[in-house]
Amino acid sequence: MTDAPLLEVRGLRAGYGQVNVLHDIDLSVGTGEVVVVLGANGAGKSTLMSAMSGLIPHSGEILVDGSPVGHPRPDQMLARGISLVPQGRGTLTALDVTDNLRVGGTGLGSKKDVDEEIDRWFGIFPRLAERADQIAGTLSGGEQQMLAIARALMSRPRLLLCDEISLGLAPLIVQELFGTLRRVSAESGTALLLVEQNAELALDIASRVYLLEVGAVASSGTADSFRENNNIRQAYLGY
Ligand SMILES: Nc1ncnc2c1ncn2[C@@H]1O[C@H](COP(=O)(O)OP(=O)(O)OP(=O)(O)O)[C@@H](O)[C@H]1O
Repeated sequence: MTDAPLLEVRGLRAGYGQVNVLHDIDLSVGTGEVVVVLGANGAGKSTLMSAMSGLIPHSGEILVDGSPVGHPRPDQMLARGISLVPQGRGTLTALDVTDNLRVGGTGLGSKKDVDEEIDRWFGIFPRLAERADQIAGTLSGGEQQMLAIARALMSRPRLLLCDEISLGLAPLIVQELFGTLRRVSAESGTALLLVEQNAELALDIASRVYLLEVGAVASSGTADSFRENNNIRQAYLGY
């Protein structure tokens, strides 16, 4: 047993070419914890998710269960139980719903295990079950986001990184998605790290918050302390 956070980054820096976007980020997510990263457009939230999941190079340290993991590839982070729902719905648009889920479950082992896991997600997202044979690219935006989430969860991750899953979706669909994520997290102990513009919903489901400004952590604390902070409330919740 270790008391170390499931995922921790220390002094994380990352960017594109010569341009550094993230400046010495320190952040952690504990086992089963729900944490949100808030920040304005361009603050570096997606860059942070990409760096933590091995999609872009970084300097500084990434630790899983207290052990530095060097510069892992995304599949190596997945093997450690960390799965990403990328911004813009990470579905394989030419494959049908079932095959998308099958790809997500590649590491599970036997076909029986994969089929059982697909059935589990069809139970959680009945709308996907009704569209099991539909090509993913023809699903509605909300359905594609459900599929992207279910696909990322097919690997039974310990931590799900979600990059702005509410983007471009109707409020009712967003509420449904957040409700499902909250339930899945509570029932299976999956930790969540959510990057969100929708601060209201994110603060409802998260216990801790990091606020990113111009590529650096401007503040962090409990969701309650963020709600009680007048400046943050006005800037991010609009009241
Ligand atoms: N592939 C890229 N190449 C070069 N610069 C990039 C690339 N992706 C992002 N950037 C730049 O990095 C900075 C941070 O962008 P990022 O997408 O991480 O912000 P964000 O907080 O996720 O914003 P948003 O909420 O608008 O999605 C921005 O200035 C952006 O222009």
